[in-house]
Amino acid sequence: NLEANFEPRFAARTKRIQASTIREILKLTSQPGYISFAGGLPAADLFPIERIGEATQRILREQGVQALQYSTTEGHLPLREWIASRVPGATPENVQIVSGSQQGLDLIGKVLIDPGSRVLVEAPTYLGALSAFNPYEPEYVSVPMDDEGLELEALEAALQARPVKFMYVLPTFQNPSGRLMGLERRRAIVELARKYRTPILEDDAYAELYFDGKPLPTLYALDHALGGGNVIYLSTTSKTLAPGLRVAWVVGPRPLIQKITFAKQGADLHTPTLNQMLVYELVRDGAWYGEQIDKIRQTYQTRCHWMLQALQKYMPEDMGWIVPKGGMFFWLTAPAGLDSLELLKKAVEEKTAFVPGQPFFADGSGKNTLRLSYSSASHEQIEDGLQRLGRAIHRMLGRA
Ligand SMILES: Cc1ncc(COP(=O)(O)O)c(CN[C@@H](CCCC(=O)O)C(=O)O)c1O
Repeated sequence: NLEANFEPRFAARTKRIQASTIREILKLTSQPGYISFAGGLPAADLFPIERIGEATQRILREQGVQALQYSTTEGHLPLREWIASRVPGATPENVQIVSGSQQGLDLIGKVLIDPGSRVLVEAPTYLGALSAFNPYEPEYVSVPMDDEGLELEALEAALQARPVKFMYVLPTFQNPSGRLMGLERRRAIVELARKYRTPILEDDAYAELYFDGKPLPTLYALDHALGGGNVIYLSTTSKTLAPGLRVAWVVGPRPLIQKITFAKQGADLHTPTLNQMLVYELVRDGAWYGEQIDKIRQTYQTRCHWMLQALQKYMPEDMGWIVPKGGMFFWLTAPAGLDSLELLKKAVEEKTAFVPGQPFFADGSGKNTLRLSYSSASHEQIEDGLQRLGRAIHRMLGRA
């Protein structure tokens, strides 16, 4: 048959379309007996299944035809109004609903990136963004972070050197490092971006998942206070409702949002209508939604504490980590020379898994880093899984 006829026909960009490390590991470790810390999977035990069932029934009963028919690409207006009401200075015309923020990343890449465009990213950064941007053939500029986030001197030097198309920044519980950018650093980055007229793409997937204290202003809000127009804001219901619904949004300046809408027309016409109406039914009840998010925060704080205890118990003393103040991940730095890809093989032999750090670095560094997610693991799974990981590391380091 003619299957072999495709490979030679792949478009030039197709060689940059590679598997997502997270997705590949998820497939591997979904077999029984594995304890995986790889995917940033929201706690399934907190999915509001009952409430989703009731709301879906109600929608189908009262607005069935609208829910099942094609709908506008921009997205369900009441949902866009709800989103706009929570973003300073935004109207529904600044809001585009997308099928997961992952699609937002892809559409923004499609609209903004030419082959060779310089895209500035944190080191490490979210590997899903690199996967989304790669087919558009950017040239990445990787900027190091200190405890809080992007280092200002390195950032300014990069912006001064040559024009950057946009910078991709995760200020709140950064994936994968867990970092939380403080208010002063946020202000400084927003001001630098405006000075060099370089738009910021702010990915705020973990905005609501702070353990204590309260949320810091978004880069979008800080930019708005200085006149606005320089930040594209991405957020999602994947971590507060259910990732399988694939409902997220992009908020940004009208000229860009219009182009993203047109690009989405060519991608998937619109995000599933029923899912958008369902998300609106769930979030419009502020009391319930606030309680749902509180439950998630408390659960993740507890699971984070369990993982910290297990790390202290089972990791070699020269293994380092950042204790997150929110979000879903621990970011580990192993002794220099330890290759976390090699370690993953040993870990899988022990029936546990994590995401090796290198795919999170656009510059190919980070061999000795690894990301562990605690969000969907029970106490015993964390205890047992970290013990297995400890065994794998000690075998690798040739220690007893
Ligand atoms: C910073 C950041 N931006 C976008 C996404 C994608 O979220 P959506 O569900 O597409 O809204 C995510 C979700 N990342 C998770 C989930 C990936 C799930 C998977 O590939 O199976 C992870 O890092 O494990 C994210 O962390």
